[in-house]
Amino acid sequence: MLDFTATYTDQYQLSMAQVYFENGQKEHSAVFDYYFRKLPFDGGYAIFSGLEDLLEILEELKFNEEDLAYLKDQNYSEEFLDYLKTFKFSGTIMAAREGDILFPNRPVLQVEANIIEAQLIETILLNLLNFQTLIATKASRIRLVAKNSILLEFGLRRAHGPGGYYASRAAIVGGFDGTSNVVAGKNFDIPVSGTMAHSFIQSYDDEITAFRAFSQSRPKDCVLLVDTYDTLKSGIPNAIKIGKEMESKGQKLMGIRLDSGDLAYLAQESRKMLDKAGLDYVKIAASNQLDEYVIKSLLEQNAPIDIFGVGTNLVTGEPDGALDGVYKLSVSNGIPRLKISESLSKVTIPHKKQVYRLMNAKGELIGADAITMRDEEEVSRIYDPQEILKSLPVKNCKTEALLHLVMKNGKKTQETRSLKEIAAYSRDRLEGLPMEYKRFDNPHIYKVGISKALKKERETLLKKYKK
Ligand SMILES: Nc1ncnc2c1ncn2[C@@H]1O[C@H](COP(=O)(O)OP(=O)(O)OP(=O)(O)O)[C@@H](O)[C@H]1O
Ligand SMILES: O=P(O)(O)OC[C@H]1O[C@H](OP(=O)(O)OP(=O)(O)O)[C@H](O)[C@@H]1O
Ligand SMILES: O=C(O)c1cccnc1
Repeated sequence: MLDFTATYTDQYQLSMAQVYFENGQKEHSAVFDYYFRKLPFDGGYAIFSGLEDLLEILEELKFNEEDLAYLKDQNYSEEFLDYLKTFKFSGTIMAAREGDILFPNRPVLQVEANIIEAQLIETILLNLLNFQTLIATKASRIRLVAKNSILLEFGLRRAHGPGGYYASRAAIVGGFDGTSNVVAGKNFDIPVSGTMAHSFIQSYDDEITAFRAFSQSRPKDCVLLVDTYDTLKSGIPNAIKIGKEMESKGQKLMGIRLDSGDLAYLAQESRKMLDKAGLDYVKIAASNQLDEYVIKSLLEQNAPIDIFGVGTNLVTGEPDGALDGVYKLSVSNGIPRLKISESLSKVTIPHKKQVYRLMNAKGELIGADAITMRDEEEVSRIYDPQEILKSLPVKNCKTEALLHLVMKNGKKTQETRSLKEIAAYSRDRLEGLPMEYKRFDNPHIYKVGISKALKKERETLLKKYKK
């Protein structure tokens, strides 16, 4: 875990908190919803990631002495600073399971806490969940096209600063097999692997000497980078020589890596040469600005690539800079609240809520989630929250509640799930989603509807606030 303290927030959270404090509102309760409005990558789903990190950080979140000294210089009142000395998040959180498939405009998580605590954690919550969810979603798109190929995340050097740390974790949630990022590997128990850089080859007088030195030092995980000078005339012939030398010592060359040129052509030619030399077990790895579209194209060209190393386009969430997740107040001190907007899509949904996934009698997804009041027993029809004339009967559907209690009084209520478990869960959930929601071009739009009771509540509040 990186070292976070409660100043990992925006200044306005502290200003508002001081006002609440001074006005005797520090025990006022609040409910906030976390959700996003637009799916990234013009895709049909998103993958929830970052929850375990958030919960672990919230359990420990406090202002340390340095924070308090700094805030003292920022003109916060003595009384408020005294309060911050013992600040601790003691709220309750209901959330989707990490790794689950998500859709826009439905709560992914709900925070119930006193207004100051709920407000002070907004920024860190959005910061962690928006980023990891974006990257896990990108990773899962890459996994979808890569099928059973090995996927390695290579992005730390091109990531947005230390964000690369969490990008490596999110890549695993989305279906990657490993990372080159050593600290993420150590802290999140992710398999770490890697090959070699061009500089390594360049630093020797010739390619074969570089290959030989590496193979002698790292015989168990030797993947030779073959494109520094000429892939087919030098790199592959030299790799074959090293492969044979290793065989004579009872060792096996693990692989070669292609990092430039026409990857499909070079992989095909390399495969032929390796096979002809009896090195059919040597794997072919490829890298160089890969993304889901390039990998799809390479596999359609029957490129015999076993391992894809993906960096920049994955860890920066290219071409989407961010997930637009927001944190909106839905109940204040017991009173349901609404945020009005010209556009109905931005009008919030009041009340404590639950979200249900809807399935047919066989347990297959029908392509809709229902948002209800938290304690509603049964839903017979759901209504489009934006186009109020659209509705869907769901009376006979099976339901699965999606928001679970994950934190109570500031303490996690469940054992930390390993990254492996989260990734396996995510894979299962995605498998259950029909292909039409997963295709890249014009995916089917998954429906999200509100119950009749919630619709009525929202309309009543809309009328009240419009007055
Ligand atoms: N057969 C292929 N089909 C589709 N895309 C490919 C294929 N081969 C390579 N690519 C992709 O095309 C892009 C090629 O970019 P670019 O021309 O900069 O590559 P390069 O070979 O590294 O160039 P340079 O030799 O200047 O380093 C990369 O994103 C690469 O992954
Ligand atoms: O293209 P990406 O998806 O971001 O994958 C990571 C890239 O980073 C490395 O290149 P770099 O030029 O930084 O170092 P190198 O000299 O070791 O190739 C590697 O060879 C990949 O090309
Ligand atoms: O191990 C590798 O081949 C590697 C690691 C980081 C970036 N590019 C390549």
